[in-house]
Amino acid sequence: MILSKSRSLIILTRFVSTESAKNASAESIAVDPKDSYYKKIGYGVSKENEGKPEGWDEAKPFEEIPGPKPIPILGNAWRFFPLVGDMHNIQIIDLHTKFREQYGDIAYFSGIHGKRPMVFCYNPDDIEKVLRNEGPWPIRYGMTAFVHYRKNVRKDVFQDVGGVLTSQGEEWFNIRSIVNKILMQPRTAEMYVGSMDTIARDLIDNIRHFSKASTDNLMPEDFQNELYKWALESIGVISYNKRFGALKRDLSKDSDEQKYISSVVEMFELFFKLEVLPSLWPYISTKTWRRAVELLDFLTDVNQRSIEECIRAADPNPNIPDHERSVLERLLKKDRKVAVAMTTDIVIAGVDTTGRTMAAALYFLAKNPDKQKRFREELKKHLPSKESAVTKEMLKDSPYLKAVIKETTRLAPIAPGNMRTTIKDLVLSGYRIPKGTDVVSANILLSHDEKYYVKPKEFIPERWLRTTQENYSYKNVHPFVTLPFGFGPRSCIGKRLANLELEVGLSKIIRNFELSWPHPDAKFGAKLLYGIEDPLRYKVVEAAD
Ligand code: HEM
Repeated sequence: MILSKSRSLIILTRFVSTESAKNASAESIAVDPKDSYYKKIGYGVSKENEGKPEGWDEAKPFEEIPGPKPIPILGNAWRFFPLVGDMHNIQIIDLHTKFREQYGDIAYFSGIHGKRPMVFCYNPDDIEKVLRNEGPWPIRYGMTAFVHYRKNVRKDVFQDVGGVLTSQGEEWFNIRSIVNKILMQPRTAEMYVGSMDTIARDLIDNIRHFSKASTDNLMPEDFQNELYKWALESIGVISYNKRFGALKRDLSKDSDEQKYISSVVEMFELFFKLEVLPSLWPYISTKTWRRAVELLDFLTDVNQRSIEECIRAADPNPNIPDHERSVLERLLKKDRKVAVAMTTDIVIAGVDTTGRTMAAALYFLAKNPDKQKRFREELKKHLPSKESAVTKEMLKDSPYLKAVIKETTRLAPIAPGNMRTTIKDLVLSGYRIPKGTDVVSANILLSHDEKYYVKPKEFIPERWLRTTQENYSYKNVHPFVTLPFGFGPRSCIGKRLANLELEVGLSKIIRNFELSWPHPDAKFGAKLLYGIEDPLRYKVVEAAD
């Protein structure tokens, strides 16, 4: 069924595609995943009942999974059209809420031209089953526009090597094995504590400046941008051993640093349009696609320059231990192509994500003065003065700090859910799911559901403390409900670094300042990444010494 649909798609693609070069080679991406991809992972080749999972025979057929019915020609794309569509301008979370209410624990969504059909999953047992059966090379299909850019548009730079974000199968595994050894070691994160502390001090200076400059001690309208600058500065040091200087107060709008941040943020928004919403980019060069290429070109060029600078500045002394070198230098020793693709991935993935999570953590603390006070009390034990430096020993002994971050990522995970392509047949919620199916989980919905958490909408870091015994304890919750960094061998490779940045940054801010939120509740939402959508006008005053 899927294969025959794909053939008609190939014909349609060839017929429609008239653009060339940067644009029309999008054709390959529209065709390849549907056809050779399914063959490669063996879709449709398994023999009847061979290795079938338990309950397969009794399970209902895949075709019976409920979901919105596509209409001829327009499929389900019309639902996103203005005036007629019931999902026009819909946010991802509202879409999932609607589906869950309408169809239950599982729903099937198909009929968007150029996009593969998906099964949406709202049951933690099903999520667990998918993730535990993902194999050693988990497939997280997507970011096809990014893949296409790397493989076709800028082949000159990436030379057919993607980073872990966009590659699959053995290629992904080979890169990830190299990068894991560098990014996932606790020692790697620890060696950056000092530089993260220095960068957080610059952020503190800026917050103090903004607070003094405002009669109400309010942060400026674009304070989110300040947090992005902090995130870029942090990830720049880790990746390239380089201070971008993004936190300089006189940073111009036209500076490479500011343009870099704006490009990353805009790029995620465009990817939502290209990847999630119906889009013609695989067939013709759309305005959104052209803009994405422009942004990606800029990001690629800045990264290229940073890489060259880092190589020139690297100390050739062979006696310098590995753990004192930047991630790029260490990667370069293993494989130059991987180094180029991966540092680009890291810097792109490291700005919006950590910046938004920091914004949410500060918001929840501002809204919950009792939690903020408890947190500050823990901090004062380790940081006797506002200037005291954060140390790795302190971080190991700060359970409330860790709990604040966990609770923040439960309530405001930047990724509302996760995705895997199944590599074997499974039974989910009583339906047969053939291997090769894209299954999307919506963990954010489950994380906000009182079926799983007591007072789910409230910010209660105590849930994550080992000492919390009663109903609130995380120990009572299904472990696949909340997965802010994903799961398994394909989980977030920046998890340790992101946590380190947040731990150091939050410690410094809350040790120095008292935050409050003198406004109505902030609005949260997601295009591709979830977070606060209102201006971050925290009120910030000096904390007592
Ligand atoms: C609070 C901040 C962050 C959150 C919540 C987050 C979350 C995630 C999630 C949910 C995934 C998908 C995992 C899966 O499929 O199981 C992911 C993947 C990834 N993240 Fe993060 N991330 C964060 C920060 C970062 C940072 C700072 C970096 C850069 C070092 C980074 C780099 C990546 C990369 C490269 C992948 C793809 C991994 C792969 O496919 O092998 N992330 N992240």
